[in-house]
Amino acid sequence: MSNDRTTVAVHGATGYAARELLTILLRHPGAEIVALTTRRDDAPHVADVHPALRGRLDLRCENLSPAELAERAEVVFLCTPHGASMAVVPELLAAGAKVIDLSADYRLNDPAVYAEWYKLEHTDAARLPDTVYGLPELFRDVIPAASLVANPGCYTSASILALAPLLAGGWIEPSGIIVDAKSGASGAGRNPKLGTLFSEVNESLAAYAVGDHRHQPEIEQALAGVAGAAVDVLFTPHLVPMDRGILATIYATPANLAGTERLLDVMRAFYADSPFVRVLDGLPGTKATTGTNFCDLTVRTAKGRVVVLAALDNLVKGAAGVAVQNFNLITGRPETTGFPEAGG
Ligand SMILES: NC(=O)C1=CN([C@@H]2O[C@H](COP(=O)(O)OP(=O)(O)OC[C@H]3O[C@@H](n4cnc5c(N)ncnc54)[C@H](OP(=O)(O)O)[C@@H]3O)[C@@H](O)[C@H]2O)C=CC1
Ligand SMILES: CC(=O)N[C@@H](CCC(=O)OP(=O)(O)O)C(=O)O
Repeated sequence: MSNDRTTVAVHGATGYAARELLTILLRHPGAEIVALTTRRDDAPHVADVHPALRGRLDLRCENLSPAELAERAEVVFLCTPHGASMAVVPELLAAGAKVIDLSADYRLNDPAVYAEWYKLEHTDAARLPDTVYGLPELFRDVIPAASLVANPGCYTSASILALAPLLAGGWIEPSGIIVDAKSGASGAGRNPKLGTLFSEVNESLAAYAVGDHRHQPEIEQALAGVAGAAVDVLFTPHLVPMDRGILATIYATPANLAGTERLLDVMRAFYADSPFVRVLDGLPGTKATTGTNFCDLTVRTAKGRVVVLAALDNLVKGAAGVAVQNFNLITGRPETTGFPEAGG
């Protein structure tokens, strides 16, 4: 990148992930926010869309084409739903922009798997096999060279970070893994829907998409790469009456007789150079990660099983925070830049 500060645009700037991203970028010493988009044609000021940003960012959200975005910004963050991201990526890349996509459009390598789980034909399928999966803790060696980074999903980040050290070292069996995960309602986005109304979520706890959630193949794909073999995961998400936060409780079959202390050592060694993963002696909870880019992990052996626990903020480490880690990597900056909580 040519300047000390990299010009950035946020496409889909009126949603929750974008709000969180803008909050992080505003304190980032190497990012200059130059453009925000919405499909609305009344060009709302960002402070009217995200009141928390009042007085901190003087920009309007505009209905801009990919060509206009690429002309203004060196890096474009896509905070749009799946389907909408692949509609703009080819033009953005052709115009020379680097792209960090927060949606699921480029996470799966196989277009047939994408079509099966997203009920949508991929319109840019040729790019899928080579797109870099933006989980820096696993792929920080290849992310810096990428023009397009596919940011991971929120449940998937928690699940993959929890299981990768144990699968990589052969400490657990790659089949029969159960991920039981809970998320706050902001994980469903800002677009109003019945299931996330206050009176539906408040004082309630419910599972959804049992066995057929779209994050299941994403978790299996990433972990198969780590394990060097097919990985079989049963994933059950739950909606909890919180704004934000994910807790995943994961059950696996041990592949040997290692105890809790040995497995904790394995996890600590695996993440020794990963500033945003904290391996705890105690049990993680969402509150300790709220508003931060940390993923808190621990592991236990109990009744012949290995139990791994992971907590993170779905909007930060699960979305906007990891996007900024990726931004740092593709612009040649230290991964922690813009994250005072990690010394950056
Ligand atoms: N929320 C979370 O915890 C996480 C979200 N993600 C992913 O990040 C992305 C953004 O999520 P989130 O912020 O929660 O979603 P929101 O629903 O809160 O925001 C979506 C944004 O996309 C815009 N948008 C909606 N549909 C289209 C379309 N067809 N074309 C162009 N723009 C569109 C909306 O803008 P407008 O209506 O003003 O045009 C809005 O700015 C999604 O892909 C989501 O799956 C990933 C990990 C975690
Ligand atoms: C609570 C809730 O509804 N969460 C969302 C996951 C959010 C996310 O990471 O979505 P993408 O993979 O689409 O980016 C869901 O279950 O669909």
